[in-house]
Amino acid sequence: MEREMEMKQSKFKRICVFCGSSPGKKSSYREAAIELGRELVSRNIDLVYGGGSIGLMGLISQAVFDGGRHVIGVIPKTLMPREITGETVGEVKAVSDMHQRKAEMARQSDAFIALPGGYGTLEELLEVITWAQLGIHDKPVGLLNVDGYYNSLLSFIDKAVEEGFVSPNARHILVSAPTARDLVKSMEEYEPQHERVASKVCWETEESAKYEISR
Ligand SMILES: C/C(=C\CNc1ncnc2c1ncn2[C@@H]1O[C@H](COP(=O)(O)O)[C@@H](O)[C@H]1O)CO
Repeated sequence: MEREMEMKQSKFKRICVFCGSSPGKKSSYREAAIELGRELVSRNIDLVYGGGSIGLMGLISQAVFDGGRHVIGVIPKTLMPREITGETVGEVKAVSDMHQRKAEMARQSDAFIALPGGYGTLEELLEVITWAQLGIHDKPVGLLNVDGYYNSLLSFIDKAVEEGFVSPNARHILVSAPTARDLVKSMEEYEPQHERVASKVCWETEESAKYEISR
């Protein structure tokens, strides 16, 4: 019953998930990707992701696709060959480059979640946090801190606050939790607390996304 209430009340139609193109060494990372996929399905939320079937990207996209929800993979044309990204499930949106990919993923989504990953995942996560801080969007940003994978990143952000490089209000942009269910619940309750220093939305249309990103 409580579960049904949560499903009806979900305010997200589509969530963008950033995650490793590798599976990681621990089975808990792979399990978390599948669990997050199933959590989205149970809440009737569609997936936006980087396309392809490799690593955690493949596991979450397959879980959401198998659960009957829509999956949108946004892939730069250069990464489209199967030998690079594997077989993509669901809808594929081809874009011209990595910058357009991020703008398109952001434009398509109501919120963002990062699973464990490497440089690519970190870069995507930090960019949407930065955009939130600047007021380019006010969509929730969540970190699925599986087995404490992101503890050192969270400590670093706390240090950046202590040292005066991140405002305490901007610290609240990033919502983190150890399980998919708790994370999505916290993101549902998220209210922006930071001051917005800009008000431009850079992905209103595909044309404006191209324009803003290419400037
Ligand atoms: C390593 C190369 C290609 C691997 N294939 C990828 N296909 C699609 N998207 C990718 C790929 N590698 C990285 N990405 C993007 O970065 C994020 C994950 O990067 P990480 O470094 O593994 O964390 C992921 O969200 C994708 O957007 C080229 O030879």
